[in-house]
Amino acid sequence: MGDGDHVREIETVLNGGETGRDSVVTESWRRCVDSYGLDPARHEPAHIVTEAELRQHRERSERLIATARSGLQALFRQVAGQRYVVMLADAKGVCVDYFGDPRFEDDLRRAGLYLGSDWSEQLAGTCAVGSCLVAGQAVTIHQSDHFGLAHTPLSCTAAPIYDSRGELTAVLDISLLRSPGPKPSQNLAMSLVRASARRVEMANLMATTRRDWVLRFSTSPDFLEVDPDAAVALDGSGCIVGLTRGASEALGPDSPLLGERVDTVFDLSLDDLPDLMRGRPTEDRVLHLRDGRRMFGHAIAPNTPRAPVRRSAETRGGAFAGLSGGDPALDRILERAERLAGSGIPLLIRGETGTGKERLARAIHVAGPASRAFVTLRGAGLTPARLDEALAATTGPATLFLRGIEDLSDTAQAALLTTFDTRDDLFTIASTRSADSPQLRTDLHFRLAGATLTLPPLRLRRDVDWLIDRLLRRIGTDLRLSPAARAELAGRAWPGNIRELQSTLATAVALAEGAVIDLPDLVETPDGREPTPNDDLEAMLDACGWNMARAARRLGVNRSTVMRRARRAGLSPKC
Ligand SMILES: Nc1ncnc2c1ncn2[C@@H]1O[C@H](COP(=O)(O)OP(=O)(O)OP(=O)(O)O)[C@@H](O)[C@H]1O
Repeated sequence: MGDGDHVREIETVLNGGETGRDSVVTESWRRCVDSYGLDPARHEPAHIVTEAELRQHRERSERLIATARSGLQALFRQVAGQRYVVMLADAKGVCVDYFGDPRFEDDLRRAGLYLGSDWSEQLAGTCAVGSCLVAGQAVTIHQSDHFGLAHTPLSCTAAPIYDSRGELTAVLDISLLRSPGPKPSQNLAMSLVRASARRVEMANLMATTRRDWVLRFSTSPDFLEVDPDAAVALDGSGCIVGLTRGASEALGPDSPLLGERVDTVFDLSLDDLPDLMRGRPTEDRVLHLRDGRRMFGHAIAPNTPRAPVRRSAETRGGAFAGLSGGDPALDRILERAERLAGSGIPLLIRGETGTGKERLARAIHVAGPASRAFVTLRGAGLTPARLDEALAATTGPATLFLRGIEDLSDTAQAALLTTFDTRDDLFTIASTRSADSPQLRTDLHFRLAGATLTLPPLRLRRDVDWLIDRLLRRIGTDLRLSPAARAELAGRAWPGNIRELQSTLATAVALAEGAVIDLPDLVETPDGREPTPNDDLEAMLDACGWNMARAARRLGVNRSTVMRRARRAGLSPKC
């Protein structure tokens, strides 16, 4: 169809004419003109949000992205051979996760089939993501179904993802840059995308209602346990507290099921649920609906309540023991790390050299699911061959610790992306010394940085004394530090952080002549540290308990300079 024909057809529809298009398409065309004032003849390029905006969109969808990831990956594996791209868009229409063939990346980016593209109908006109968000149902927007001429080569199929409260929260889309002519060529795409959205909703319901009963059900006993049609979550009094879209469609398209008691829909009570658990043949687990229908049920008991995260440094045990001596900023980071450890969300650990990034990565690994291998790879010098070799050595699930991702070459970045597309059993933890976002390809950056943990430098920590004692114990010495030596260590700037403190102590132990380590045993390390920026000053003063002399030593300036800077910045101790 030529450009002129496309525009003329839209005019015909707007004038009330019938052209054989699906109603979901023609209604969207009308909205494009009447509500959004769009012009079909204008070649609008793809709308891509800025990197900062994309980060915000992804942060808001962090949990969903993590839950949906393996479903997206499985879908991509099914369709990658036919050159489909898989996208997850948030409720605003912005693509927050993406799987595509890196070989066609430039074309995909230009077409907007990429991370950060904004497919809301108001901006992009009739398109699968935008129209799915408005219609609340699965749609295929094939070639000239698109409103804007720029998008008419594409064929896109999208299905909505509803959260457990029944709100439309995201859209799963698979798209082709170029496709065969007839629209029915996309029927298979439609069933794949619908099935994947259903599985993502199911995984999301399971993840958000761990302390409730979940009753999954299907019209047939086949695949009931592995791929049920729908599910509801039930609280301790038998009320429905969560559901998948399939459940509202099957049980009460016209009634709000949330808050209803389960016995208003099914002929059963909470006491009957144990009979529907795994162990009985699926064909015997019949559910009778109040309206006379029959289905097959699979009940999943609540998980025991999660153990509360231990907050105090004294009581933190397990994998995270020994990482903090009560530094409040570090404790907050460790609490987050404990929560994220089993989530499967890719983690980025940021911090200056020697702040303990690898140590934290190992703790997170140990706190995660058992029987995963731990594979460390350095970003510097990583080659595709080295990556393959390291991963070939692991047969099952593994934690991949990528150390220093700021040093990854372009080829290593491409190889990692390919690996992530083919292996969904890798949990990644990456580390970087760079204070800003490391300069990586955007798609890789988002694959690696699902959540970021930033370790404080030693000069800003308030538990330096604790760390000194811990390191001395690890060196295995009975020597003690003189008060002067301790004060000197507590006051240094430590550009090499814990690693430098460790080696200073080891040298001091070797040099000490008596039972006490004193000032002459503490060798000076060259201070290659950048001057501390002013905004660090308050944190530094807090870390030094507002002892001006100590802060001055850590900053490498004299005491009066610290006092002057603090006065100029209006800083005073918090009581
Ligand atoms: N809590 C701790 N207790 C004792 N030793 C520690 C602690 N944290 C880190 N270390 C030691 O400090 C050194 C540096 O730690 P690590 O290698 O984890 O730092 P890093 O931030 O990954 O460093 P880099 O960025 O230079 O690779 C190691 O020898 C480690 O054993």
